[in-house]
Amino acid sequence: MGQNIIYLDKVASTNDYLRELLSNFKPLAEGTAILAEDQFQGKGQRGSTWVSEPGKNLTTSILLKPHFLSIEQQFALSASVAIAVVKWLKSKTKLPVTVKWPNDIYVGSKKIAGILIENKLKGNKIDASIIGIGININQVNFDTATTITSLSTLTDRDDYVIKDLAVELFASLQKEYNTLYTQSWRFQLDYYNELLFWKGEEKPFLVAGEKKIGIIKAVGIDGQLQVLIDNKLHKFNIKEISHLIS
Ligand SMILES: O=C(O)CCCC[C@@H]1SC[C@@H]2NC(=O)N[C@@H]21
Repeated sequence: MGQNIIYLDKVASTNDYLRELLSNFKPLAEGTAILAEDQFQGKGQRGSTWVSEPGKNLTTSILLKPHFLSIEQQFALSASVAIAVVKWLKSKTKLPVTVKWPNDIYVGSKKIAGILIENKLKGNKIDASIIGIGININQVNFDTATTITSLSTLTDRDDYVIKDLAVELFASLQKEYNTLYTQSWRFQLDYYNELLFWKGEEKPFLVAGEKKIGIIKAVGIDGQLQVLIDNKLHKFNIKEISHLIS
């Protein structure tokens, strides 16, 4: 992964750029990565934006062709990407790194990285997958400093070389992708569950617009979040529940 890296000085969104290459039938090898210096219209999950100071952070999109996965197994890919980012971050900081379901990466109580995966399907299989990853690296000033952090802020360094970090990250992604391909993906699901943010703690959630107190138990093989509310186990899809971090 990352053997073929397309470096861009400035782009609206690396995910969109890669998707356009694909839709123009450009022959691209699996593992091709787009790495942008300045991504000025980054996309986040659920229609949100991903804001990144030019030249400071890692903003990348990687092309995968996980034909061995069906639509029902989309979450397996998402979990293995989250694991790869977590493992790489753990090599940089001793602080606890967790995953806020489905794939926000947190260090302590602050978000450091986000993942946006866009899949192209063929029948019930995944034909192509654009793995968009944004990781805050050298940026230290944020509009919402109470909820966002960066590697620089955590480690008191501001001289990280983004291209070098990207190469390390791609190696981590390759490793987890190989594991996904060769082993039962329950193996990675177990590890993903060990990393779950707020797991086992009584916390507030927003469920259908209503505040509820619940305890996260696990994420199932179907990617649904299992939360104990009023002594009953509920299963949620991404649009049905959100963590209420105030
Ligand atoms: O946390 C999120 O909401 C997901 C953020 C994903 C951001 C990355 S940065 C590189 C890639 N290109 C985009 O437009 N978005 C993803």
